[in-house]
Amino acid sequence: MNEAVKVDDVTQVYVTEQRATLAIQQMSFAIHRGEFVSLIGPSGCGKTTVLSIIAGLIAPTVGTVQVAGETVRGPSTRVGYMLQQDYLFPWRTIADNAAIGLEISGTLSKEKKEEVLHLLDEMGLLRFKDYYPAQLSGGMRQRVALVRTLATDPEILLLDEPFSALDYQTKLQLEDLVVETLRAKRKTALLVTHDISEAIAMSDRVIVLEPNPGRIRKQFEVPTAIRDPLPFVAREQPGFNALFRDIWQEFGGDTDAES
Ligand SMILES: Nc1ncnc2c1ncn2[C@@H]1O[C@H](COP(=O)(O)OP(=O)(O)OP(=O)(O)O)[C@@H](O)[C@H]1O
Repeated sequence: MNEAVKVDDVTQVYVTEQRATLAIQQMSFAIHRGEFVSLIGPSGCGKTTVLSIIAGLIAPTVGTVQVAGETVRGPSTRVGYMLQQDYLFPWRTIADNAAIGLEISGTLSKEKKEEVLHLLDEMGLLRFKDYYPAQLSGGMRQRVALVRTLATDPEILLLDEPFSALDYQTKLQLEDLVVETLRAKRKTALLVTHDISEAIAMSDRVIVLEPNPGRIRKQFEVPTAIRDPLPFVAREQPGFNALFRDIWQEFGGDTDAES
């Protein structure tokens, strides 16, 4: 079984007292094990909804989602979620924040605590383990959030605009760190972003969604020559700008614009 995620004919309708909103319409796609896929599309096209359904936070109105061959029926430790905001608890130390997923799932053993410290070390954060979140920069806090997500050893990571609140330099550094770490650990990832350049630089495949309701407009395989290096260098590869323009065009962008 080579598919880590299978989204099968999913439709999502949100019903409130005022209106019913068709957020996603008949969406199907699969993500292979170890693949890094990005979802991009205009605001409100259902990107977060797709992630919430895969995470088991909401049940789709129609259709099914499978993670590692099993139908998703609710949240599970198979799926890790990383968001734009780090949501670290201000009263817990960095080490305790990083271990909270393990604590909640009742699996925080001595060995797991050691693994969390090892992960913090890999992210260059070990010497800050006894600090509190307010003492760290935004980029460092997002690295803690990444450790927290990886600590439960999920099979797939859902990344919902995890770099969009960071300054540009920190964002570029974190993109490299995330890709390097996920490749080394052979994780599967689905990234939601508004940034075409980020999507190409980090991914094996980019899925472009249509606005209102969300449907798949087009998928782009990122050529090996672009995706082999880490994201920062990927942006310098021949073919990067051409792919950027192709995707930009799908958004109805002006292809004479500078990329
Ligand atoms: N809980 C909800 N109740 C009602 N409508 C919702 C709810 N969540 C999302 N929607 C609607 O569903 C549609 C898709 O929303 P969603 O947040 O998935 O889009 P998005 O592509 O992630 O947007 P953005 O890029 O702005 O984050 C939007 O029209 C939104 O208003």
